[in-house]
Amino acid sequence: MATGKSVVTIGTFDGVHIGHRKILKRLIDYGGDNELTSTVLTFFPHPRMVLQKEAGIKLINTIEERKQILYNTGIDKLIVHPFTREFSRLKAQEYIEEILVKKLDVAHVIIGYDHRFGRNRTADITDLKKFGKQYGFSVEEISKQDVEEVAVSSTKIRKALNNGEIEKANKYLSKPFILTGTVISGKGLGKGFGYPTANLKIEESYKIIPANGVYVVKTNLDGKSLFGMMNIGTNPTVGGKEQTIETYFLDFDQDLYGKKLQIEILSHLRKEVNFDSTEKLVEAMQNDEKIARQYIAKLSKDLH
Ligand SMILES: Nc1ncnc2c1ncn2[C@@H]1O[C@H](COP(=O)(O)OP(=O)(O)OP(=O)(O)O)[C@@H](O)[C@H]1O
Ligand SMILES: Cc1cc2nc3c(=O)[nH]c(=O)nc-3n(C[C@H](O)[C@H](O)[C@H](O)CO)c2cc1C
Repeated sequence: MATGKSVVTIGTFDGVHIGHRKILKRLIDYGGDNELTSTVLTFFPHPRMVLQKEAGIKLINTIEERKQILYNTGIDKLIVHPFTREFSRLKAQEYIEEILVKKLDVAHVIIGYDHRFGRNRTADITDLKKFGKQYGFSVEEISKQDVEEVAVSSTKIRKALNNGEIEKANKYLSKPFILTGTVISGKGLGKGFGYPTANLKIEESYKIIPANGVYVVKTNLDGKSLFGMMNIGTNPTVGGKEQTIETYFLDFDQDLYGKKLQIEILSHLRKEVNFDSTEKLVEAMQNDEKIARQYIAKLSKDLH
């Protein structure tokens, strides 16, 4: 890396899926070849969180997760620009001049064919190219064909998660979907069933929670991998009402209260059921454990 000048791509990058990754690789390669700082310009909150609050859009990643995942791709620099009503009213030219030119000293922009920007999203890639001539940067377009070839979108991933289709979401993401939160205390019933569960509290109300159900999960605690089975649901069998996210970690026996965990969701086991007795619930959990262990054994076998 890299002089003061930059190669920039712009977008929400929610999920950082395989389509995004292709663009990010191109960005990093171009930066390396041309001694430019590879820079991602992203916005937060999501425009629809600001302009269509009532729609209640949910995101695949919290902003902290997005930062973490984007930096892990190997980009040099990330700018999270606040998306406010005021910002949404900025004229296209003001936006280009203030951010791309003055703030980022842009030499090259890599952008999808359908990218729109400026007040009411009136400017398009033709306008961007015109501004490029004026301010001295080049524009590289990712064609419709290149975008469609990948056949992935954040919307498709959100739908998969809402349907509990975690394997499908993970395939699109090329990495497991994650939940990040803090372990809080629950009703204190788990230990009695032989399955103590760590209850995860997620601060960000805009984060997508996958469909209620039982999942195989993995986390990292003090440098060690821990596998577990997670139930997302209302625990109807024990008369629960609120949705909880709780995980029994296999072969583990430590206090987790107050710990911050990032949990990868690997596989869907079954839907949450309203059993007519707690005995049946415990039997089902024992069966979940059996299947989860088989899944995990196969994972480590495939690795070796
Ligand atoms: N294998 C394990 N998996 C998850 N948590 C464990 C495990 N072993 C010990 N713990 C600890 O036990 C706590 C959970 O205990 P328990 O489920 O009885 O009570 P709780 O927090 O009130 O939750 P619940 O709502 O599930 O009843 C966890 O938060 C963690 O600190
Ligand atoms: C692997 C697993 C599967 C679970 N499945 C169900 C379920 O199908 N129905 C339900 O009411 N609760 C389910 N629970 C939640 C259970 O009711 C809860 O852990 C205890 O009541 C302790 O709070 C599940 C919990 C775990 C860890």
